[in-house]
Amino acid sequence: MHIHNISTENSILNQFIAEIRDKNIQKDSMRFRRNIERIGEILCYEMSKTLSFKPISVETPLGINNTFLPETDVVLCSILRAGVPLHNGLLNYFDNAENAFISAYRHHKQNPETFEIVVEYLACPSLEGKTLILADPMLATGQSMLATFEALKPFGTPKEVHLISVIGAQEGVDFVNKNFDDNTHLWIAAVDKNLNDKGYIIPGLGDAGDLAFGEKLQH
Ligand SMILES: O=P(O)(O)OC[C@H]1O[C@H](OP(=O)(O)OP(=O)(O)O)[C@H](O)[C@@H]1O
Ligand SMILES: O=c1cc[nH]c(=O)[nH]1
Ligand SMILES: [Mg+2]
Repeated sequence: MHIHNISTENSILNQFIAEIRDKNIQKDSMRFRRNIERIGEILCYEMSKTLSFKPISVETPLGINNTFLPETDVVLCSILRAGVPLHNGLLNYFDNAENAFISAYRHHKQNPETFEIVVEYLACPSLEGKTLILADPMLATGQSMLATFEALKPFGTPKEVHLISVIGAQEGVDFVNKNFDDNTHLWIAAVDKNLNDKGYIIPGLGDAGDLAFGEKLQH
């Protein structure tokens, strides 16, 4: 796997990451969602540099400009719920992309420290020969990313696969590195060292879905 940790170089991205982590700024859920969206824009801009491009000509009012545009069809797939604001950021740049949505949630059994990933909802176009971007802001154990990717397999074989995430735990990065093909790319804005015994990233930011959309009842 090709791992691209974008925050190894200082940039304005640091400010957006600091704000989504800050427990006081998090109280403003609109700012939280907007920052996730902005981070999505930065990550997909970086990712776009690896796409294949084809030459095109643009006619201006005064002449011809020769340039290059991406030549692959892009499918954006986000993992509900927390993936929604990240999806909006990706779609702000890949405005002609097709879109897929998939749900994944942690189902806690009797023991609150053990859970399984449940995939229930899936809406997806054909992925055959296309560029698949699978997005989820949190890469904790990496199990949601793998479970959703497995669920997408009946929709065809993508030409290339890019995982996009905002904050990961080193354990989750290692897990996807081990379980995805070598030619898969991971684009991530920050990698934290630890995962606690409930599967939360430390220091991370807390529960991204709850911060974006409010607390949910366990069922
Ligand atoms: O890498 P993993 O260990 O699988 O954990 C990451 C998953 O946990 C979060 O979703 P959550 O289950 O909290 O659902 P939500 O988006 O509805 O809040 C997050 O958005 C990922 O989907
Ligand atoms: O730290 C974590 C782990 C999973 N999901 C989150 O929202 N946060
Ligand atoms: Mg989720």
